[in-house]
Amino acid sequence: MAEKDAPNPELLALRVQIDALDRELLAALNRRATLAQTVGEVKKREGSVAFRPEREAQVIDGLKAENTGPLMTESVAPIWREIMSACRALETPTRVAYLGPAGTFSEEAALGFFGSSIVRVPCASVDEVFRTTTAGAADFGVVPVENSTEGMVARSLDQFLVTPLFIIGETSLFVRHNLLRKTNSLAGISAVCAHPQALAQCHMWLNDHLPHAERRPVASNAEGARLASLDPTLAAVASTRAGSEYGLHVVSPAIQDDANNRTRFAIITHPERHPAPKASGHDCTSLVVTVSNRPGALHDMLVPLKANGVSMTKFESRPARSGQWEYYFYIDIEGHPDTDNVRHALDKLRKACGFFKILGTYPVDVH
Ligand SMILES: O=C(O)C(=O)C[C@]1(C(=O)O)C=C[C@@H](O)C=C1
Repeated sequence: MAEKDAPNPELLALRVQIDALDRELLAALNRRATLAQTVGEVKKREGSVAFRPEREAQVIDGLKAENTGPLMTESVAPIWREIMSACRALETPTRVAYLGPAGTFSEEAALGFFGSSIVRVPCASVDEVFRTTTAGAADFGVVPVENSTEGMVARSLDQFLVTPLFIIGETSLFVRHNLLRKTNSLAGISAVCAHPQALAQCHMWLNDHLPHAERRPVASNAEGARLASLDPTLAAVASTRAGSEYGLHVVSPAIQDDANNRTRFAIITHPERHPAPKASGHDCTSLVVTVSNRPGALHDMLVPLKANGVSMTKFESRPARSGQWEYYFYIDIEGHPDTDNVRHALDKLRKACGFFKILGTYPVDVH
């Protein structure tokens, strides 16, 4: 309150310094933006694309390594993502498709990865994100691929088998679900509307607190929030952002069964419109393969990785739906095929597998 009555001279003097620094920062950011515009012109002349995920990852990694504080190192990535997003927008608009409407975790993931200077293309389903990106109505798509509680997002992974799209980046989010409603009470809820994954991630809480309410799967959590805003007997499971978007109360916060619930999203694009990212120095390669149904086939498939010193960070299987007990194996390995050991391992692996598709090589998520 002291500030209102008589401004503290020490505070005023400090704010004068902050104002001066902000002006210096603004001038420096404009110099950076001018350089990015020139980079954009050079790229246009040579017919290459504006977005370079490997370069953005290197910029952020480099600054994090140099940060001496007191700015927290976790603050570096979000600040520079926004700066590079604004600079990129001066080169060309970035159209990004994701599962909408406004307020979904997919939208949060899209903004977290590309920054907010993008053209948002919200889609009604994950399939539509794939279709929109394949058709070229969006330059990139953001799709959930894995959740720490529920495992693989089968719907997304299946699409990689039937579309030409490939992965150029990844980002992950802490997913905190909240019970949202028009009134601030748990009484008289007839149904809880949310995406099936969110209902599954809150299964135990719903059993304990709303055992008699119907669980109604809808296309997205934000769509559930929209429905709950129209009918006071409905509740939604969604983010606080979706809650504010639709004017709902947070009746119970953080109701997900796993406190560390995380979702990993893939950033996808079309190979005819975007090249694969070059090596950033800290990369991941995702692939999907099948092996023949004979003893030792799985072991033989893994030998080239070990022999070339390549680490595997994910190995998951999914039925191939051929009726033959065949499986697709989704594998993530560390490294980029530009490096000899990864290239040799992949060449050998390709020969050992019936079906072999590289889903993408991209910089590991930096945050
Ligand atoms: O270095 C480039 O290629 C740029 O276009 C500049 C810049 C940046 O702002 O730093 C912007 C967009 C790219 O995705 C990468 C980096």
